[in-house]
Amino acid sequence: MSPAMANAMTTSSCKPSDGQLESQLYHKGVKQLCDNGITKVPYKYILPVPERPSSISDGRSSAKHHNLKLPVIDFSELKGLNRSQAVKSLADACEQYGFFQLVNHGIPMDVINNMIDVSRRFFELPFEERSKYMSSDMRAPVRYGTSFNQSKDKVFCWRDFLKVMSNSSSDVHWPSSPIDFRGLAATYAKETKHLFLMIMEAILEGLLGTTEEDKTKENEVILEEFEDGSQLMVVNCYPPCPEPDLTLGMPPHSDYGFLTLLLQDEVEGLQIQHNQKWLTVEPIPNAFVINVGDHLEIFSNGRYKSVLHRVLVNSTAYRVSVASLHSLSLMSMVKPWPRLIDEENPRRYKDTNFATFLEYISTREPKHKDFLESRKLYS
Ligand SMILES: O=C(O)CCC(=O)C(=O)O
Ligand SMILES: [Fe+2]
Repeated sequence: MSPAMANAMTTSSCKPSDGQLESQLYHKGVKQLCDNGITKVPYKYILPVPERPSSISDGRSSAKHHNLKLPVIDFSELKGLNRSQAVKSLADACEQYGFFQLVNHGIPMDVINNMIDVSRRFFELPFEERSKYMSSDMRAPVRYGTSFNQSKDKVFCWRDFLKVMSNSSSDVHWPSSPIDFRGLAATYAKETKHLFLMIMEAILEGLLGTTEEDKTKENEVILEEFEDGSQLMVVNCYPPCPEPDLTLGMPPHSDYGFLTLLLQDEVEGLQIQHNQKWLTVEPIPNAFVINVGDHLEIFSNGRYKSVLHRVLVNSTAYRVSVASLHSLSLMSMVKPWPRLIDEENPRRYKDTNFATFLEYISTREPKHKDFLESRKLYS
């Protein structure tokens, strides 16, 4: 399709006429739209006014330019004499924000830079190469796609993605190009998994304690389960958008796992909802943004809450991020941990597993924290 045609059919003010042709174009993703030279946001991506980035009409005041200094956890302190203080800071960050930045995490800088670099190069591949991995099967071990849930989204969002699922029981299916993707991403995945295990160990220490021997054993049993757990790597690409106030890179959502380790490049865009306000997370070079997911909310019986976040786009810069979502193995049940349930804190959530989650999101348009809400025993 010529750039002129792409533009002609995509004015932001009127509804398109040729639905089928357009739909084919949108399903190829926003990178492809941009390569076609689009200068206006197509109708398909235009959010209703209350859901737009600068809207205040949903009662939550928006603070597009209001940056948030998230708690910063220094990972090296978890290894030293100050461990108990660092564990406490981590527990406070999880309880008060559900999000924190992690510095001095020990993953070599070249592993991180290579992952961002090869991710950018993946999205620069010709569409035919990227589209080899397109699939509507949510269980596909490697999946290329666009928007949030492209088979269900009424309004599309300005994001293309590559998702790679690894489960200890199966081989990981990395894309075969760029030629160095497999090696660089496998190293990155191994390093982030190791980091996740160490953070989770400290989080369990904060939640369940360590002083009595049986509690320590309990933590070890849980950690062993995490070693065989699932890891989903999501590589996100947000091309520059001609009218960034009309759409979002990702709509408000929470992540399904225990923790997400997010690597963002230097371009800001991630916002979290804190005290009813949308606040932009300032990128810190070489840091991870880490957030509590739905499974940790369930496991902690609601002490730690998964947090709504969304992504803004902008008109000038490409943004790439790599999210690594960690949980138990796909068949395991996640449930409120028995020792965190008592008379004062009765069980708040139903048991859940990955299959329930997939079933839920494949039957409706996923929004906000709807899945988690569906697991609550009472509100
Ligand atoms: O790109 C980002 O900053 C956030 C990505 C995200 O929320 C996700 O992949 O779940
Ligand atoms: Fe997310």
